[in-house]
Amino acid sequence: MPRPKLKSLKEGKKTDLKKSFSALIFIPRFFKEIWKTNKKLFLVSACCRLIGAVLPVIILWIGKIIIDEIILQTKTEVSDLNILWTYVAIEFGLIILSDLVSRAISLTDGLLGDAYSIDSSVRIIKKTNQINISLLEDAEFYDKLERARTQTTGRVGLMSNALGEVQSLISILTLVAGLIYFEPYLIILLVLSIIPSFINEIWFSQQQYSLARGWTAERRELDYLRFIGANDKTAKEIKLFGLTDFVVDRFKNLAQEYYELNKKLAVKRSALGFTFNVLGTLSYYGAYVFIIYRVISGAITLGELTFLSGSFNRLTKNLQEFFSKFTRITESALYLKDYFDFLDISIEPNHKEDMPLPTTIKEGFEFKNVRFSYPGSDTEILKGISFKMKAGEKLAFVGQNGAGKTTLTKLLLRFYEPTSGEILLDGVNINRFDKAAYQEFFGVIFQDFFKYEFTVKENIAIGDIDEIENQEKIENAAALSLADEVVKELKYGYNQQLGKRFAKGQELSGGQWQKVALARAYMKDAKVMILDEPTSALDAKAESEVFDRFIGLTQSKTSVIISHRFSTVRQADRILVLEEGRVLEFGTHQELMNNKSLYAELFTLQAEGYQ
Ligand SMILES: Nc1ncnc2c1ncn2[C@@H]1O[C@H](COP(=O)(O)OP(=O)(O)OP(=O)(O)O)[C@@H](O)[C@H]1O
Repeated sequence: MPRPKLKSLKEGKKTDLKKSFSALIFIPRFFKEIWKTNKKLFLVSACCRLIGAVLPVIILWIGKIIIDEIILQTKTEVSDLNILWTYVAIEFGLIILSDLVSRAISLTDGLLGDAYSIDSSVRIIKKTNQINISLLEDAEFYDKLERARTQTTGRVGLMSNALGEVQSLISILTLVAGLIYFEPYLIILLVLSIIPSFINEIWFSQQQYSLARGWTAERRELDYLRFIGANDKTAKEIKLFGLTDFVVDRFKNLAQEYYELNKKLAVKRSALGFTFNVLGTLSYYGAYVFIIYRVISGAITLGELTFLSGSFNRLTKNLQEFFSKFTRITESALYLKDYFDFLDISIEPNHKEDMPLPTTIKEGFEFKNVRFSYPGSDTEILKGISFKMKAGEKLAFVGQNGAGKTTLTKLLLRFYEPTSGEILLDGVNINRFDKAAYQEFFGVIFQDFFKYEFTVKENIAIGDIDEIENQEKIENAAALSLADEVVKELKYGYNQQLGKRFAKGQELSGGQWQKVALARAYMKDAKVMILDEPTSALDAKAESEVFDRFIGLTQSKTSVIISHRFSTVRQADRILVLEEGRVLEFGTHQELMNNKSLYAELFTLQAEGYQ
């Protein structure tokens, strides 16, 4: 369905003002996290900011004293310049200190920011790992994860802005105290000069955020188009199918719409910003005229004039900065909400009870009338599946694309729970075991296994990462999956970097990758092995060799193999034929051949193809 065009910002999703302010409640928790990241650095930063906050008013004050002293000296006949030079030396010292403090602030901000960025990324990775697979496949949740992950730099900026805001506030308070002390009326002019630009800032950043947020989906599409338009994985197809113009047009049309809306907003913001700044300058000169008048009438000294005009000027700038930073903070705080929402996702306890797992499987697994629909979907994928998988038995799942074979293994692995029915291990519902311990039972290679752009050694060790230094074990696993033949061809052997992303990386063919991935399954002495189309990319010779080894190695092991190749499937002890989420046939190869149903038909069809 084509996306309806957004004609104006008003039609986009808006985030109301209240929502942005309410996001500020996350700031204290945010600071707690930063505090925990590095207490010492945080304290140093806070002290520096405190000094940095009071220095401006002190420097202005010293300036006032110096001018008053100069005037005094010009009026007295016997001049004593010692005091004057002392004040100048103090001012010099303060200016140096001010520079030192501001450098210390950027240094601590940088270091603290880096440390916090590492900590929060680790938190996100760990949390993602605790979350149920079913949730990870949910689009709304995935958005949240994306925002939490990609906003790391935003959070570092927020930290610096929020700390700076506290510093500005203290600075403003000290300057205001100075103004009130000498000329309280100036405060009225100050407020008048600042209110318009404050409203301007708040309103526009609100609009900016609404635009960015309302366009999340489109921006994701833009990223995707940018990705498929310019990367090594799609380049072949894009060139061959002549897709460049198609991708470029699609990108340009979408980007142009966003650009226009953004432009409108930016132009308006600049124009109004300029007008409000003129108002600010006007009120500054109003204050200036007022102070000059007060000096001429003898109410205040020339030194006080410099102090007051300096303070007023600084205050308007500080206040403008304070408000614009404030809006930036409310904006980033909304992203902070996404981050904390993600961290706060409640993790269902990974086990319902703490039944001890059997040390050896005695009877085996039993599926009892298992029905299943994926979360958020009404389509029933498994429609009452019942079968037994005996201990030590090798089962093959067969069926057409989409029949539900992989889904069945996902339930067995407890990535999802059946909608109804149950799965038993030695007569006990698998939900009653500790989930992590239960999953340790399995050695699995998925159809869509991940090609980690690590070294070969690391890619294999992923099957049992604690054994990453056990070269012998890694080489054994490689020999069993025929990955050793792949390694022999590689320049750096087991230390060869795989993939093209990093320097000296070597890309592998589909079948070579499969052999490497298959070695992962041999890394641990799993009680149950699940191989989901492990040999689909292998040539016929390699496939039969791999499978022979698998059979040999898993003599006494309960295992499931999913394959579309009947030469592989026929070697299983029993074969479960699935059709549209139902068990169509179940038995040995011979029994199914005698059945003369779907299995026999498909087997014969494939066998004829090989003749
Ligand atoms: N995460 C998911 N959310 C919703 N539906 C899904 C999900 N994963 C798979 N499905 C649907 O479940 C059905 C069964 O998929 P499954 O992967 O189990 O099939 P399969 O028999 O392994 O197929 P193949 O031989 O193509 O690998 C398909 O219709 C698929 O569209």
